[in-house]
Amino acid sequence: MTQEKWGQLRERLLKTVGKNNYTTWIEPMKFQELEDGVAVFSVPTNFVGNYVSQNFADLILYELNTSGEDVRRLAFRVAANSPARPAASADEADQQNEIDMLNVAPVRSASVNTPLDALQTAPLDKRFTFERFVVGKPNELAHAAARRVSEGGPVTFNPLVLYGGVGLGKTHLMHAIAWELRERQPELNVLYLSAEQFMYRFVQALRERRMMDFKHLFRSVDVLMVDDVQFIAGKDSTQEEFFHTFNALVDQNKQIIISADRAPGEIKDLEDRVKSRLQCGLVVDLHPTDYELRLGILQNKVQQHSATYPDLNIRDGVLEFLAHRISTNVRVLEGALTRLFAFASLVGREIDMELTQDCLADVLRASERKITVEEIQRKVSDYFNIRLSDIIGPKRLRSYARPRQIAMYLCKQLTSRSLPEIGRRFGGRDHTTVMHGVRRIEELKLTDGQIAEDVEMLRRALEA
Ligand SMILES: Nc1ncnc2c1ncn2[C@@H]1O[C@H](COP(=O)(O)OP(=O)(O)OP(=O)(O)O)[C@@H](O)[C@H]1O
Repeated sequence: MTQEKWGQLRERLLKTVGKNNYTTWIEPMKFQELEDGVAVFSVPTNFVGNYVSQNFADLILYELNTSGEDVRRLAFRVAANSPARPAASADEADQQNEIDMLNVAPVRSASVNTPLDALQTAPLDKRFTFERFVVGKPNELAHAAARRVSEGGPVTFNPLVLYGGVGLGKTHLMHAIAWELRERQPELNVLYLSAEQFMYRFVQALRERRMMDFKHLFRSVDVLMVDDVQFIAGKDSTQEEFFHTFNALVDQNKQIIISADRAPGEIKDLEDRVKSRLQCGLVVDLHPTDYELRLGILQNKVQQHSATYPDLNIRDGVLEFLAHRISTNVRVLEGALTRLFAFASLVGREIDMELTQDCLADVLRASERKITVEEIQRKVSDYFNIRLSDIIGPKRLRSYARPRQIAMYLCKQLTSRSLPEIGRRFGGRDHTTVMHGVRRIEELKLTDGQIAEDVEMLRRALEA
């Protein structure tokens, strides 16, 4: 296997395990060699090797094998230059490496036949608790629903579906529910996994003719949580199995919690019967963050950082500035703050406006970009292959009117322009026409999958 191929596989792993797990566990692994079916990786510490082996080895083996490599086992070597293991000389380092590898291979390796129930240990992030989740208007309903489910009382809504854009706290809330349930009712069998892991387990069970084990495992849980369910869209047999698992658990009155990056009705290639099952329970939306929530999150994170950097002072106005300037995605906000603290501690300065602007110049520039009405009109006309003048002009043909309404809708969503202003830029139309257009698209998004997808694609293209 080449380094390049490992690079591609890592990209795939990033999607499966999520950014946090990826940065902590997968990124530090360096591929070294593949020999006799054993893929050898160097890792900075024993701990990383053990953790990866216990939690991600199956997944890595699966990715390697499905990409055409014949790998039966993974082995981990502690890197010679790792600070945790200083070596006096190169020889000694080599020797140490070899010993490490030979000693630990049987423990840290995972065969392709890992028992299916190994899944019970799918890792939960220690930081993703309710205590650390900041509640504001955009997420209060999702938070309240998550809290209710985490009390473990009688199942009142099944499933609970949490949906929303990237980095808005879906995974955080799911982990928080799992932690809380473990605390309150340790006897409950709570299973959290991503939809991709579900698929992988299913494929593995099929391949090894262990479907009975698979069904037994998934039907014996008390609470099932599946993250990023949109992943199974278009994967027919996985959807089918998911559907049966889902029904079996609902019949037994077991709680199911699902997350998705959009409303179930808007997930393309998700079977209608799965969509309708998901819509049977409580579907709640995590809205993009607003200024107050971003500020709250920043204040909360500052408290956490202060434990690591007790001497760092942060000047008034800096957090407000960041909450104004940085995008709705909490992950970006967190990353900015982490960088700020690390930088300030390195240079031994307090965190003031100047340092913030220096240190976060790239992040601030990226979030500076404002989407304009003209840009939206241009993108929409390109997308529907019509002329810009047809979007703005008076023609009422459906083939122009619908794209025009979509463009108006996007202007309302993505710019701060008022309805009369938008109307003016669409050939001097009245604000009631714009309002009608926006409402029409809102309705159609719920009933017409194609329109929902067109709008979503355009939104992504514009925000990219
Ligand atoms: N309300 C909040 N309070 C505190 N931290 C938050 C909040 N919302 C999100 N975060 C943090 O933002 C980061 C991203 O959140 P999370 O991984 O839950 O997002 P997600 O919605 O699952 O996104 P993705 O679809 O990309 O997986 C996490 O570190 C999480 O702790």
